[in-house]
Amino acid sequence: MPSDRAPPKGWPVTLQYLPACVYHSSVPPAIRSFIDGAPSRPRGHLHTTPARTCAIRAISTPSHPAHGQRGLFALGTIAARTLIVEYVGEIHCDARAESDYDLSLHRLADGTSVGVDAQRMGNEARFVNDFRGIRAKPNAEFGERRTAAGALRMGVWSLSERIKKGEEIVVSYGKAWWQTRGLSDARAAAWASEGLVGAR
Ligand SMILES: C[S@@+](CC[C@H](N)C(=O)[O-])C[C@H]1O[C@@H](n2cnc3c(N)ncnc32)[C@H](O)[C@@H]1O
Repeated sequence: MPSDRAPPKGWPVTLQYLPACVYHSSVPPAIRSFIDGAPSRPRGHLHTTPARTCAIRAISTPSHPAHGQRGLFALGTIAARTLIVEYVGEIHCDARAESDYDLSLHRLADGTSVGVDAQRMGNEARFVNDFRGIRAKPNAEFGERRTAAGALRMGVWSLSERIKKGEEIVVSYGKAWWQTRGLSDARAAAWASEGLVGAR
């Protein structure tokens, strides 16, 4: 059953909030079946998401590299190796090179890429920032899993240490993510000096 949860506090009015992933028309039926999981599996929990463990906050600290944007923060202590929030968005098979909110969900043997894009619609997970310039290292990562009902879904997971209440939840987008987006020279130099991104 789709969740009827209202958008969380801090959700921008200009974006569509999704409590669960939706399929874009670019996903063929056979790929939908693969993503949804085998029909023989119980499907009752297909759309359920964990209780809220994190909140969206506007970033008002001038020294924060995403100042003026939003970030994701722990509402309470989050245990190690725990699913913090499912990464909800449009599951698609078309190209989304312009999106900063698109994650690869699966690559099929024939080369077809299935992504989950939260640029136009999604949930709080779309606000997770990259650790660079915020913390010494990530405290979370993106990871896909099959839900209890067999559906393939992306999530934000804590790493080997617990996350304390109030901490910003940050992942690594990967060096390539930043390199393809053209860092400012100042940021590239600062990050290169810390070994975070190779100098361009
Ligand atoms: C997936 S969004 C993260 C949420 C974003 N802060 C927002 O409010 O929509 C990715 C964008 O966040 C910003 N961002 C994330 N991590 C950053 C970092 N470490 N330094 C600078 N900008 C960052 C960049 O503008 C990037 O394109």
